[in-house]
Amino acid sequence: MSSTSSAKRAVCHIVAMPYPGRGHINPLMNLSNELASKSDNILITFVVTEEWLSFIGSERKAGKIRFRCIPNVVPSELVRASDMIGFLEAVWTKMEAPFEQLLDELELPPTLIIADTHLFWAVSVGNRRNIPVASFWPMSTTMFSVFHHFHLFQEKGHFPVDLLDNENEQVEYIPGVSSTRLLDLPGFNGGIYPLILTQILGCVSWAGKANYLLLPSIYALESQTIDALKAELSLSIYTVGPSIPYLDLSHGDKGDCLQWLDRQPSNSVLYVSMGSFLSVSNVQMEEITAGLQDSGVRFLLVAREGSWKLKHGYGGEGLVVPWCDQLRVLCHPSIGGFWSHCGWNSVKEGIFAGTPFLTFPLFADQNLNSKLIVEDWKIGWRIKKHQFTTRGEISSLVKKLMDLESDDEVKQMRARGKELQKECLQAIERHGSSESTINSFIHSILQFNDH
Ligand SMILES: O=c1ccn([C@@H]2O[C@H](COP(=O)(O)OP(=O)(O)O[C@H]3O[C@H](CO)[C@@H](O)[C@H](O)[C@H]3O)[C@@H](O)[C@H]2O)c(=O)[nH]1
Repeated sequence: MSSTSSAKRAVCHIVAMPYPGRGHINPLMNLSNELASKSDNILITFVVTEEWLSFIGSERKAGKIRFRCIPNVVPSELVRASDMIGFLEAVWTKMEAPFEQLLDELELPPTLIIADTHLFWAVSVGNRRNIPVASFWPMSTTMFSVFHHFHLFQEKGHFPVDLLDNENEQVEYIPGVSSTRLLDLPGFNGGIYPLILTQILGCVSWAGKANYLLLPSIYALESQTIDALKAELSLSIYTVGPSIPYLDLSHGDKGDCLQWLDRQPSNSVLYVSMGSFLSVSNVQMEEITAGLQDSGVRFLLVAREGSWKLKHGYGGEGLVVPWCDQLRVLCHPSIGGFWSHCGWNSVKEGIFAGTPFLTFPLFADQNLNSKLIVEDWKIGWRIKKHQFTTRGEISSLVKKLMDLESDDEVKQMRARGKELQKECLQAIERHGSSESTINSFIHSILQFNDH
């Protein structure tokens, strides 16, 4: 979209409101950067809590994005994982009022709200104020579709269900979604999801009252699911992904991680990450680090303090760091595999980098993402098959994945990873599926703005 062709239009002022979490803020910021860089007529006010502003305030962003913050009305990010239910309750009940107050105080009235689907109240704020709302769903479209069709589980006698008796039961009736084990669906496999399921289903249903649904996916990855949803929902759906920071790949200093990777042979390092805020138990972490060491494979492990015994900068075959620039790391030629907890952003980043996966899902949508990786796209293996994974299982799978001379199964998996990478790159090229979709979304909101 040319910026000059739209130069005489009124400014479209987007207020972007992410859910307060890394896996949600990152993709909405990445999308905001793309929107702002594509049209001179777009100004974006990106709203976060004071605490999140202190984390991301200095990160690179397009010139036409500015931060505004609301007070810290939700528990701190530093303790979020210890009480997810309390955190979610605060997100659902305490953020709306300060958000409305912020809208009242803006010098330029908003012409569009883009809000994370989990902030269901933002749709009603927009509807009350006559401001169009784009609901931003930060996970896979498959996950959205599962929630959207949740009533089918009840109708088919699959919910509620005792998973012990139905371990291998498959679900084949979600439109556009391939056959899926009940075990891989959130809400079915324990954890906190059953407790918050009703509320999440409510959020998904509120999205239907927005003007737009934005999916940070890539059409080629979930085409049947996306087509099926488009056929059912009346709101405008835009597949705008991957919404990862590929525009930033050449920016910033090379930190310790990248310099260490420069010294490793090509395709030799396994990158291991469990996401941005959850940790595994100490016992499991000990088993993971022992398995990695036993494998003899080079690894780069992201682990926060306390839950692991290796020291920062461990040396030998491994490097342990508390945080890294993940997409740049994944795209480094020394990386040959990705052990991932399967957060949706990590999944897309791994695909963008063309790395094969070892999947280690922890909660929420992650089992379903692992299923997409292993069964649908066939670009990885499940490393976590039961509640606890032993060092022996870890070491042998890691060795097998990282052996470049290994059997045809691994070679084929690597080749499929490269094919998906190509599809992902094509989507973001000029006239690619995502690039064109973002352009039509911009066209639509600018037109709306002019009327
Ligand atoms: O050392 C690190 C580790 C992570 N990241 C980034 O942090 C983000 C993490 O996002 P994601 O991979 O999606 O993981 P979570 O933070 O765990 O994401 C939450 O949000 C996602 C989107 O809703 C869900 O899919 C996940 O299940 C949920 O845990 C990604 O952009 C990573 O690049 C880094 O930059 N450096």
